Amino acid sequence: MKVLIAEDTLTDRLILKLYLEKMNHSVIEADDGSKMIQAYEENHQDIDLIILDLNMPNMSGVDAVKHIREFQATSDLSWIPIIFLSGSTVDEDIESGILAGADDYLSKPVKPKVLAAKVLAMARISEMRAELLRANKRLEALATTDFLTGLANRRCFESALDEQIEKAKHYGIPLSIAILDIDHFKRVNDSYGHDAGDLVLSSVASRLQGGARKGDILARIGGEEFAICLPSTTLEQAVQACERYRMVLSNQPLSYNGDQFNITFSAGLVSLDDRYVTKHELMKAADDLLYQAKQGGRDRIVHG
Ligand SMILES: Nc1nc2c(ncn2[C@@H]2O[C@H](COP(=O)(O)OP(=O)(O)OP(=O)(O)O)[C@@H](O)[C@H]2O)c(=O)[nH]1
Repeated sequence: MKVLIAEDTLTDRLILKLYLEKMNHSVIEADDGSKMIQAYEENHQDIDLIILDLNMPNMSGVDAVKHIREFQATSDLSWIPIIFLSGSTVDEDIESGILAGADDYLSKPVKPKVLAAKVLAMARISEMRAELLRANKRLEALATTDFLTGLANRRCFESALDEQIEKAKHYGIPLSIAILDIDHFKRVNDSYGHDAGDLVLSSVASRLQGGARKGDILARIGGEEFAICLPSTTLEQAVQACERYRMVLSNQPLSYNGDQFNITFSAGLVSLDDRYVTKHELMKAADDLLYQAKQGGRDRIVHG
C-alpha cells in the first residue's frame, strides 16, 4: 500500500516510516496538517491509507481529517482509510478523531505488531469496499443493459430521455426520438425458430449501432422494438438520420445458418415541442406514428 503519514515529531515520523517500509508499504511524508492535505490532493489517486498525528502545528489532525473527508465528498473521490495517532489516551480525543472521519486510532509509541494489524484491517476494509463498488457497477450494467443485444434497455432509455428532455428545454436545443419496430418479425421466429429470431435481433442491434451517430442513444425497448434518442437533432435532420438507419438494415440481407433475411422496420419519429411535456407523451406520439407506419404498409418512417 501507499501510505501518507503526517507527524510533526521527526523521530516519531521516521520510526513510523521505517516500520511501514519494513512491511513493504511505500510512504509519503508530511510534517503538518496542511502539508498532508497538499500531499493528499496532489497524490490522492495513489494513496491507500493515511496515518496522521492528532496534535500538529498549523492545522490539527481533526481539522485535517475533516478537510480530507470533505474534499473526497465534493470531488467524488473514493473513500480511503484514515488512522490517527496520539500520545493521548483521553476518551474525548479518541472520540473527536473518529467523529472527524478517521477510522481507527493508534496510541504512541507505535508498536510494530499493532501497527501491522491495524494496517491489515484497514486494507481488508478497503478491499471489501472496492469489491462492493465493483459489484454495484456490474449490477448497474445488468440493470441498464438489454442482455440479448447489449444495447441500453427500456429503463436506461427512459432515464436518458428524461435527462435529454430537460437539457433540450433548458438550453432550447432540438431533440428527436424514433421508435422502430421490425416488420413481420413473427415470420422469422415461426419459419426459422426462436434462436434465429434472437440472432436477427442482435444483428439488427449491431447494424443500427454501426450506423449510429455519436451522441445518439440506441435501446431495445421491447421484443422487436427499438428506440433511438437523437439529441440536438431537428425533425428534418432526424428524418435523414432515420433513413440512414433504415438503409443500414435494408441494403444488405442478414444471414443465419445459410438463410438470408431481408429485414425492414417501420418507425414513428417525433421532435420535442410545446405539445409534449413528459417523456411518456413524446414516446406515445412516436408510438402512434409507428402504428401509422405499419398501417401504411411498413418499411417506412412516419414523422409528426
Ligand atoms: N426470437 C425472439 N422473438 C421475440 C423476442 N421478443 C419478441 N419476439 C417475437 O416477436 C414477434 C412479434 O410479433 P408481432 O407483434 O406479431 O409483430 P410482427 O410479426 O413483427 O409484425 P408487425 O410488427 O405487424 O410488422 C413475436 O413472434 C414474438 O414472439 C425475442 O426476444 N426473441
